[in-house]
Amino acid sequence: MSMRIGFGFDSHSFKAGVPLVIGGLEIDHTEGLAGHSDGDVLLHAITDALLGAVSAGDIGTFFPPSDPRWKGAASSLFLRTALEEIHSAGYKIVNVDTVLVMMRPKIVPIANELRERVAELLEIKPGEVGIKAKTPEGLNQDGVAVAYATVLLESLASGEGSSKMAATADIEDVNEVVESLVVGVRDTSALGRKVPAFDTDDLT
Ligand SMILES: C[C@@](CO)(OP(=O)(O)O)[C@H](O)COP(=O)(O)OP(=O)(O)OC[C@H]1O[C@@H](n2ccc(N)nc2=O)[C@H](O)[C@@H]1O
Repeated sequence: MSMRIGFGFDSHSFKAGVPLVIGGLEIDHTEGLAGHSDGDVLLHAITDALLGAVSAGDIGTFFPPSDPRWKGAASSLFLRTALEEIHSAGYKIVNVDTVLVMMRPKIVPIANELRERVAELLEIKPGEVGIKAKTPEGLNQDGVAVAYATVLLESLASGEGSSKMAATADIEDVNEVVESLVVGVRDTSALGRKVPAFDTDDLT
């Protein structure tokens, strides 16, 4: 059995007038997180951890912040894509662990709800998701939310991946594959996965 680990990080500034979305949950709070998408710092970190675990690039190479298609997008879409990448590479999740660093809101009262929602999005059990939080003491970053995530993957049992992929394939998946082939292959990761186009204009 082959195993892989992945690590992800993200940060977003708090901003008045937008909903706070963390781990796919809308949380009652005075401010939300600024971002091109819904600003879901936790799902972004987990997405990067998954992509990193199979050497498939990062969230920005798949969904550039400069691309208007992702304006206001639900981050569950990014997570779904990363999940498909790991399945295509022949892996499944063993467990995910995370740390949120933010002054407010307090995470402990909603940690179980977050765990259940993240597990649902990742198609794993709540007991396979860790949600922890830290106050950013001495970091002078009160207006910022930070998330770190690690994932452990193990290889799928023989046949598990293909049936999973067949079950979830739809016309949009097919269109994406065709589009990526037409646009051309720019890079090939260590696992042979195709990494999407990287435009240096996307650097911010
Ligand atoms: C989720 C999205 C949806 O558009 O936007 P936000 O909601 O966070 O704004 C993006 O995918 C969020 O992409 P994210 O990867 O966090 O953005 P950035 O940190 O700006 O990085 C954009 C791209 O530049 C690359 N990059 C960044 C910094 C750097 N010094 N060198 C780099 O090569 C990153 O690897 C990434 O591929």
